[in-house]
Amino acid sequence: MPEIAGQAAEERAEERAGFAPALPFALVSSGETLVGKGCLGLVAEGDEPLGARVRAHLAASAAFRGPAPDIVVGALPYEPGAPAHLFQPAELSRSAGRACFAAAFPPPALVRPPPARPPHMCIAAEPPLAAYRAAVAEALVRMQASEGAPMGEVLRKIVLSRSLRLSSDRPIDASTLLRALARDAGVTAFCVPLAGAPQTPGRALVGATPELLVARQGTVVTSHPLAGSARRRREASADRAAAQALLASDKDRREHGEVVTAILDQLAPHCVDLGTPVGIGLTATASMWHLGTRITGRLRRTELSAIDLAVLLHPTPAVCGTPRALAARAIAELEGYDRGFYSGAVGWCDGAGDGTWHVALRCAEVAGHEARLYAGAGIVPGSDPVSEGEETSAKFAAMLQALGIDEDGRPLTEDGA
Ligand SMILES: C=C(O[C@H]1C=CC=C(C(=O)O)[C@@H]1O)C(=O)O
Repeated sequence: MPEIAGQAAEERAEERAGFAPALPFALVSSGETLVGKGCLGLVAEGDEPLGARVRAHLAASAAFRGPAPDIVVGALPYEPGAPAHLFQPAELSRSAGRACFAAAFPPPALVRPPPARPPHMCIAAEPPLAAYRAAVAEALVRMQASEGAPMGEVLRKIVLSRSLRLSSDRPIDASTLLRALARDAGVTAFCVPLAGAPQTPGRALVGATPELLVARQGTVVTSHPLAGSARRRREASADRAAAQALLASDKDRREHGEVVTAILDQLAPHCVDLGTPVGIGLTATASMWHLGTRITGRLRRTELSAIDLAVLLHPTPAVCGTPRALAARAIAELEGYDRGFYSGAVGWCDGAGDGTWHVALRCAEVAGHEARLYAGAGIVPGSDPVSEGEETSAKFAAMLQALGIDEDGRPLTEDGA
């Protein structure tokens, strides 16, 4: 599978030049669905801030192209300096609820007959679970060692991820995955067609995120950070108990507090009426409980677009840690791989500066017969390496279920076991 970082500039330029999305861009949620087809042009790479390049792209398009969707869609990478993948779709549809989703992604029975046998898939954990646990243990050692350091140098949180590399004897269909993921009313399912080598058409980032990085509508700014997690249980009373234990957990509240404080601090210079009207609460997906806090404010200056805000906030301590620079360094050393677009952001920004950016979680990069899945967990003093490993397994469940396999690549039975 093509890697994003480390990729030669010429190779990337060639892939970008040939970018002709085989799939629509889609953000699907019970609140709103947005589907963008085709591509009128990619937002240029360059040294200018991303928000300025987006504005320049849309202004030039309005001047030279005439009527065209006044919007860019795409993905921001985890690594703040790495190239973003943003493009202007040729056609755009939006609907309240999921109405425009079914039209863009018709059920497979209408497209082709179902396969006679399920595909055969192999999975390799990268890093292996034992190595992930060791990395968590090392993160805890580093946090403890920093305890006596001056304020600002004490490591309070590091988010560590791991990945599963999957190969199938059939091409992996991103549309099928998206349809399966979109059944969960607690997530925003997404599909971002990516540029790729000609031999891997259909390369895409596909996922189901529960976390809103930032939305801007007029002057109103909203964010809904999540951190602190528990696996959902099949049996109702056990599930309720898991949620209540999460809400009461000091470790998870600290993990969560880091994210809320960081976002409030970043937004404070730019907003009035900034606050957390409801306070900390529970958010549910089909497979996970999370601690979540809705943050709202009103912009002081309307020049700040949704993409400016996303760049300002990213990476939050939901995907990186605190202090940001120290956590980012620890992640680079302890994870040892490039996250690509995982834990970056997916979304859109229009010519008025409005837009929505979701944290790119519970996702996989799919290309041809291969997919790479990612999941991470926030580590704070008091975290346990085995539990954090289990948490990442729980977070893989949504994507693995959509693929129809378990973490060892075995086909799931009818009841999803
Ligand atoms: C980094 C991930 O989740 C983040 C978002 C919600 C809860 C998290 C947690 O409890 O650790 C993570 O901060 C992921 O799903 O890969």
